[in-house]
Amino acid sequence: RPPPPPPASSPTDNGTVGHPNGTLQQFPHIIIIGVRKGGTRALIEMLSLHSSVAAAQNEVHFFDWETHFQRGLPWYLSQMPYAFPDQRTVEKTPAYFTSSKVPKRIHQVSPDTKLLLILRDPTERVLSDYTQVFYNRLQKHKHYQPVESLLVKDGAINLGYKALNRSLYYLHMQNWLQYFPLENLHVVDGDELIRDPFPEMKKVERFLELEPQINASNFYFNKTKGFYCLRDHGRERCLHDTKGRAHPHVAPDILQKLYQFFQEPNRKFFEMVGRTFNWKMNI
Ligand SMILES: Nc1ncnc2c1ncn2[C@@H]1O[C@H](COP(=O)(O)OS(=O)(=O)O)[C@@H](OP(=O)(O)O)[C@H]1O
Repeated sequence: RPPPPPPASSPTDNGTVGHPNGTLQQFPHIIIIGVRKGGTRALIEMLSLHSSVAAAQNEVHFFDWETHFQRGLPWYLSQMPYAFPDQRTVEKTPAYFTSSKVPKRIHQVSPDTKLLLILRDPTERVLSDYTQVFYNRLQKHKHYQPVESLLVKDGAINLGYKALNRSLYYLHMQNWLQYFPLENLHVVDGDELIRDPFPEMKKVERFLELEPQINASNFYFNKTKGFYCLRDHGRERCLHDTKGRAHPHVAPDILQKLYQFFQEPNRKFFEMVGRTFNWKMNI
């Protein structure tokens, strides 16, 4: 279905913003809450293959940034795509997962929101996080530290390194489970989404109770990129070059330390969600 035209909007009784062609800007039924570098862009793009999904283009940062939150719900809705009434709106802001004030805020507005969380091997995620900051600093001609000096301090894992904290999934998950039951939240295996996206997307479709529509033929492996790309009504596209960058080399003894460091937090997370993931424990 072609995207609705940019509208001259008018607020309706229930707070949603309507357009004469019958489309609405509505509170998202689905929020991709994270995790940063988990594969959130790939997930929202793949979900957009479904004709019943209308996705916000940009990261909205409404519930985590005070300046945005102070603007209130009408502002949030104004950031949403125009969707037909039978479509579900989705937005993704990867920083929501690790921001402790967000679960309560989303719950207060809409406790039925379906949450999608995409996670990757925590060590891999830290290296991806480092790579992102590395490139951002490089672009701004700023100094960057070698990854190993951030990961380890005085011979031990450096707990002060923020990227490590973001990979302590159980810590953040605790906050969400205070407000949302596990049934409202589906964890997407980000490593599997990279390896073979179709089965992971079928699980997402089922969780969201969407009519089965996403097909194996919607995905093809691009050897040059080294990742799956999307095929949508014959149009082929890969994610941006900033997605799928090479990670820095890390000395094996430091990698081993990292794997060990994450063992206990991972176990706690598995227990919390009642399932396991194939995350590395050893070199
Ligand atoms: N199909 C496909 N194509 C390209 N990249 C893919 C794909 N599926 C998942 N990924 C992985 O997504 C990682 C980026 O995650 P996010 O989009 O969540 O990053 S961000 O937090 O929004 O910056 C990105 O991390 P890096 O590999 O570190 O760049 C990718 O590994």
